[in-house]
This record gives sequence, C-alpha cells and structure tokens, in this order.
Amino acid sequence: MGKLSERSLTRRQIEGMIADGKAVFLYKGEVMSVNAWMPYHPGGDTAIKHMIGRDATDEVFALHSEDAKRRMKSYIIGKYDGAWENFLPPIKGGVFRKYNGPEDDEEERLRMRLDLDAASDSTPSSPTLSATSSSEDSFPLLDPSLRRRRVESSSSSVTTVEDETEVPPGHFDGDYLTRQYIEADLAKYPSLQNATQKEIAQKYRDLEVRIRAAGLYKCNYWAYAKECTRYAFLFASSMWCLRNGWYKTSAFFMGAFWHQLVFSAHDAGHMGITHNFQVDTVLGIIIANFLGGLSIGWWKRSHNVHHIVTNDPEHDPDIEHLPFFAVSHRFFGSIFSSYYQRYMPYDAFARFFVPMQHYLYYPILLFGRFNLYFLSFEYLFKGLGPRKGPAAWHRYLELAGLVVFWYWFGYGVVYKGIPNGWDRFSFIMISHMVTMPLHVQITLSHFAMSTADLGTTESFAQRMLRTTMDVDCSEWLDWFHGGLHLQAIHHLFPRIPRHNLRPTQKLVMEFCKDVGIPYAIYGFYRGNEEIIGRLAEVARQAKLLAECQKVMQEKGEFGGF
Ligand code: HEM
Repeated sequence: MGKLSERSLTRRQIEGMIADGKAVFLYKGEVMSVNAWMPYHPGGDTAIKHMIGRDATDEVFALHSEDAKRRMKSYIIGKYDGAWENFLPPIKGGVFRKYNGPEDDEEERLRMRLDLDAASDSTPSSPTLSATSSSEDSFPLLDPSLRRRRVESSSSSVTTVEDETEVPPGHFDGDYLTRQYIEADLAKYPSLQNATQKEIAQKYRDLEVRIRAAGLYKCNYWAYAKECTRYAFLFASSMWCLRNGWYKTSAFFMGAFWHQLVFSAHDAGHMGITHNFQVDTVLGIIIANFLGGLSIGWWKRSHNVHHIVTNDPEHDPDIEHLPFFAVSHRFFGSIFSSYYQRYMPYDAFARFFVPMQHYLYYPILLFGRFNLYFLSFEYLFKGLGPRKGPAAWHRYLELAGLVVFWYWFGYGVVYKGIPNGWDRFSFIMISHMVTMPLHVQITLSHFAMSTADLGTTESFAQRMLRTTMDVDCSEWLDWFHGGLHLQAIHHLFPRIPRHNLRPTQKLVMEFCKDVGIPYAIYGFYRGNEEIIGRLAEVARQAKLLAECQKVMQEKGEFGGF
C-alpha cells in the first residue's frame, strides 16, 4: 500500500470527510485534514474554517512563513487530480453529503459532465454564480437606469471604474438590492467561470514569483531606522512638553507617536519585518502592548480573518460596526457574525445612528482608540487567543505589556506628570483623538468598496482587488500613511515589507491590466468623498427601510427586511 499522501481522493470522498466533521482543504493540489492542528494554530480556527472545502493555495501562501508551509506537509492525507471546484465552507452555510462508496463518485462524475454541457451551451462570456447563489445561475441584468457609471482616469495610467447602485424610489427590497450590487460587480470584473478565475490565480502566482525574484520581500532595515528616529522624536517631544507644563502640546505629540507606531505594529503582525513569526510577534507586542496599551494578539486575530474574507458583512470583523455604521444594506437584516459568534441586531440604536452615519463618521472615529482598549482587554482577559501551540505564551507577554503601559502612561505620565484633574482629562482626550486619522486610514481602503459575495469560484486575487482600494499620494507622504494607503497591494501580498509596497504597486498594476481587473485608486480627499458617499447611500437606504416599515405597521402588515 502506498503512502497516505500519494493516494488520489475523489471530490465525493473529500465532501464525505467534511460531512463527517473533518477540516479539509486543498493546498497546491494536496488534500489536508487539520482537525488535530486547529487548537494549536497561531492563526486561530476561524481562519481555517473559512478554507474548508476550498482550494486554499493562495490564502495559505500569502499568510504563512516558509517554516509554516513546511510544517503543513505532515497534514497531507492525499491528493486531488484535476481542477478543483470550491465548496461553500460550512461556516458560510455549505451543506455536505456523506460518502457511501464508489457509486457516489460515479453519480458525481455524471453531474459534473451535465454541468459542463450546460455551461458550454450558455454564452461563454456570461458569468455564472457558484454554490452561494440561489438555484438561478445568474441574476437578471442590472436595470441601467438604476446605475450611474463613472469612468475616470486616475493620476496613474490605470483606469478606475465605479458604479453607484441606487434604490428604486418608493420601496425597499434587500434581496433586490443585493442582486443589483452583485450584477454591478459582475459587469465590472472578469467572468467567474472556473477557467477564467484559475487563469487569474495562475497569473497572480507568476506575479508572486517575479516579486520574490525582484527582492521585494527583503526588509529595508534602514527605512525602519528612520521610522524609529521619528518615533523617538515624537515621544521625546511629548515628554519635553510635559516637563515644561505644556500639557496639550504634549498630548498632541503622544497621539502622533501612537499614530505612527501602529504602522510598525501592523508590519510586525503580518511577519513583514524579519518574516520570523516569533521575532515579529514579540516586536509587535513591544510596540502595541508595551508602548501603545493595546493587544497585538487581538489585532492579529481579527485582522487575519479580515484578510481572508475581506468586506463580507457576515464574516469580516473590520466592517462589522453596528450600531454606529453599516456599510451595506445587509446589516439591516440583523445578520449573524461568524467572527463574534453572535447576531448583530439592527436595533433601536442602529436605527438611530445609521441614517446619519455619514455625518457621524468623523466624530465617532475621534473615539476609535477607546474601542481598541475595550477589544484588547476582552481578548486578553477572556483568553480568546490560542491556548496551545507556538502562540500560546504570547498572552502572558501581552498582559505584562499592558501592566507596563498603564504604569508608564497611566501612573507616570497622566497621574504623576500632570498636576490636576482637568489637565489630566484633556491630556487623555487630546492624545487619543489625535490618532483619529489612523481610523480613517484603516477604513478608507474598504468602506467604499464592494461588499458583494460573488461566490466560491472567485479567485483570491480578484476578491482582494474588488474589495480593497489604494490611496494615491506623493512618495514623500508615505510616512504619514504608513503603508495603509497601498492596501490593495498589501492585501495581495500581506508579508511584503511596507517600504517595498510602492515598487510592488507597479507590478500589480501591470497584472491588473493583463487580467482585466480594475485597480481602484483614489486621492486621499477623493477617497474620503467615496466613503462619505457610500455611508450616505446606505443611510438613505436605512431611512427608506424605516419609512417602509412604518407604512406597513400602519397598515397592520409585518415590516421586515
Ligand atoms: C496544515 C495547516 C496549517 C498549518 C500547519 C499552519 C501553520 C501556521 C503557523 C506555524 C503559523 C505562524 C506563522 C507562520 O510561521 O507562518 C500560522 C499562521 C497563520 N495561519 Fe496557518 N497553518 C495552517 C493552515 C492555515 C489555513 C488553512 C489558514 C487560512 C487561510 C491559515 C491562516 C493563518 C493565518 C491568518 C496566520 C497568521 C497568524 C498570525 O500572524 O498571528 N492557516 N499558521
């Protein structure tokens, strides 16, 4: 009998394993079953759950070190020959059938042949929706009168194309809107046919090889020396002003220090500095916990899921901000968050805030840092991170980091360094509010982009570029945006060091042209307009929904989503 890793598995066998509760995914044509590893996984189990039944090659490749990829070999249980069609993972509602024997394989072969015949009979260019869609394969075409299309040239040579979908006046239909948004994306992006998406995936992998050969994974440590000088200057300025009794100016510098630090914490959290998981995580803990009072573990846990299911209202924690913001009408339906493991109710608070969210966007973000404390404490005190495996000990270092932070900042700076209550209060408020641009920078790349789910065939590269945009700015301003302005590039290659994102951008633009994926890039001001525009659009929909519900209640009908 041959080695386990050499046996060929059929699609139905793999489906049957998943039906039996096994966490199975494909990586470079090999089938892996990882239940035993899940409690030890530094990336948490949610990340893996999103890949069950899928070809996870690109996601796994983008997020892991060479060492982790080597480690994966021991979880191979077989191989799959041929082109894999993704299942919808159980976490997204996928349903799997038990495997009863070779007769199931025969039945599956027949089904696939029939599907193939049906596909070749249909128009080749028309995109088909995969397992996530309803029984219909494609939605009725978007009513052109409802769509305003603008085509603009950015300062770069790449064209930015954008649609705005508006609700027909007088009624609110969430499903209709969802279909409209999907149709808008289908019209704008390459076909979802398996063959097209596989070609995009292949070209994305070729691009990765070119990037690696160009040395763009190599960290520029001199650039970090400059970053550290800036951090030291901001911190020293804060302390100097504090000593001289200029509390408000001191608070400003403290806020600027935290604002800048976060960019390096982000790099470390992605293993984008030394590329060694333990070294970069410790760097991240020093920056985020010891100096910033936050938890890098919390951030990694939520941010990594965000990288895998970007802009998916039910799964991406980075766009789940009810009751304050809803970036999609789908939040009106009180959907279940797989990350938070709870319903996100569209309750009285949400009905109050969301219709005016475009006015509240900047004021609420002023308080963003306070929310980060809450999420960090919750993560560390509830022990939500890995309890076993290579990342288990990080929790203790993180907790020590918080103790040190509250000692130097809470006791040393605020309590001992400032003589009276009012100045202490204003120091805390100013220093925290000065970090507000960071929250804008974080949300800028995604809030205005698509939240539509195009199904299981869409490649990782297309999904990242469809849900993420970049911000165009002069190179000398890169320090201010800290790499967050090149989010689309970063989402395609999360481990590329921040200072190499700009040279990578050129290669990504060529890739986008080649595969026909629009590369979204706006100036900072225009990007802000886009966000406010999107928030205003969803706010209008929320108002319309409220009006419809009121009318229906008056008529004694049920006013649902
Ligand atoms: C046999 C399967 C797997 C093994 C052995 C494995 C191993 C590891 C290891 C050792 C790390 C630490 C960072 C590193 O050295 O790269 C890691 C991180 C990570 N893994 Fe996996 N992994 C597996 C499957 C997956 C899958 C399917 C996903 C989903 C895309 C995933 C997502 C992540 C993420 C997001 C991180 C980042 C965690 C962090 O930086 O804190 N992993 N994994």
